[in-house]
Amino acid sequence: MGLFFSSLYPWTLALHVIAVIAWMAGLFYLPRLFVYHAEEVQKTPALDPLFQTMERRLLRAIMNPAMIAAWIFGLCLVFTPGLIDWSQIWPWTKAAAVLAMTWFHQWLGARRKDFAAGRNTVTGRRFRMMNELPTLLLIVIVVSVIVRPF
Ligand code: HEM
Repeated sequence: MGLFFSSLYPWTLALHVIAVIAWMAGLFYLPRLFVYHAEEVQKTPALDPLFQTMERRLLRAIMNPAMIAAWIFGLCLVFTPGLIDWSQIWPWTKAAAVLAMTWFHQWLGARRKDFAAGRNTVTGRRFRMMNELPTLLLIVIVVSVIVRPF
């Protein structure tokens, strides 16, 4: 099994990075859409269905498949022999940040359902603040996995 994952390593890593880029693009864009959805629809209610369609398609067509692919290829890398030394700290900081990123994805999914049901209570300002979270997590993940300072 280990030999199998080792032989696939360059492809697994490439597919992991591609999936992560697509996932991150959605994690940055969807909260931005929510900011405008929360603020602009109060002034122009006719925009509501357009925002709902954009949010649903972004989540279903791009973000959900990209997150699943990032997890599948990331776990293949975890099972590739010799890549991770669990006695170091960086795999744990990366794992914690990835779990937080996955929680953020689920949080956005729940907010999309709220918008679709017409019961959103989160303000544009709060969405702007939440928009910083994926940036912070991205920095923790990339520094953990590439600089490996710990
Ligand atoms: C979804 C769950 C994830 C798992 C299980 C996972 C696991 C892994 C593993 C085991 C590696 C190989 C490390 C090595 O080359 O020694 C890796 C590489 C990498 N991961 Fe992830 N990862 C996940 C999500 C992410 C996310 C969300 C990001 C970025 C935001 C990310 C960015 C990277 C990068 C940039 C590399 C390449 C590092 C290099 O080759 O130098 N990963 N990942």
